[in-house]
Amino acid sequence: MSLKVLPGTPSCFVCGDKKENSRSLELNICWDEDDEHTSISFVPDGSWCGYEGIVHGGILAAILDDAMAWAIKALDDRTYVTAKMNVTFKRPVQLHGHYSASGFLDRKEERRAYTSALIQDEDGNTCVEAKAVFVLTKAI
Ligand SMILES: CCCCCCCCCCCC(=O)SCCNC(=O)CCNC(=O)[C@H](O)C(C)(C)COP(=O)(O)OP(=O)(O)OC[C@H]1O[C@@H](n2cnc3c(N)ncnc32)[C@H](O)[C@@H]1OP(=O)(O)O
Repeated sequence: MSLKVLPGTPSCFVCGDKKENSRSLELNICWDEDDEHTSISFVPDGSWCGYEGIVHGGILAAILDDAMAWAIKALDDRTYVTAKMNVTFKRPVQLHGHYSASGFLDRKEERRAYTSALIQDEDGNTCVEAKAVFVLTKAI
């Protein structure tokens, strides 16, 4: 497995840095060059939770959104935005656990990019799954 760290976007809530965005989760987005998917490792702290000890689903959706956006970006340098995302929460993601998110570009059709993503715990159990449609912007 050959992993390279992607540059991130300094202002991003997920992959930015706290100098540009004080609320950023500051996660590194890695790209697996062999299997062509993103990989984001994380250990949630208490500020990520909704119910005590359980990570907020909106935070998990944001991580999956980035995992998929960067999977597109790694293969196509143009700008795509999330148009539709479907998220399935299968197991709770726990405070202080060790997790990994992976994002995949499944296919492209005209301006649309179809993607998928998942979050797994350190035993390989799938906790969250997502599917999304991104659309190539006319201009940003
Ligand atoms: C620096 C590096 C950082 C790179 C990494 C960045 C990391 C950050 C990741 C964050 C990603 C986000 O959260 S982005 C932020 C959240 N998303 C947004 O704000 C997007 C808001 N929505 C929009 O701006 C717009 O609705 C668009 C652009 C999605 C579509 O508008 P449009 O450009 O007028 O296009 P339109 O003609 O309507 O549609 C074009 C084609 O897409 C299809 N399409 C449109 N919407 C949908 C939809 N919801 N689901 C399915 N398909 C759709 C249409 O059927 C059509 O297909 P056909 O007729 O061509 O077949």
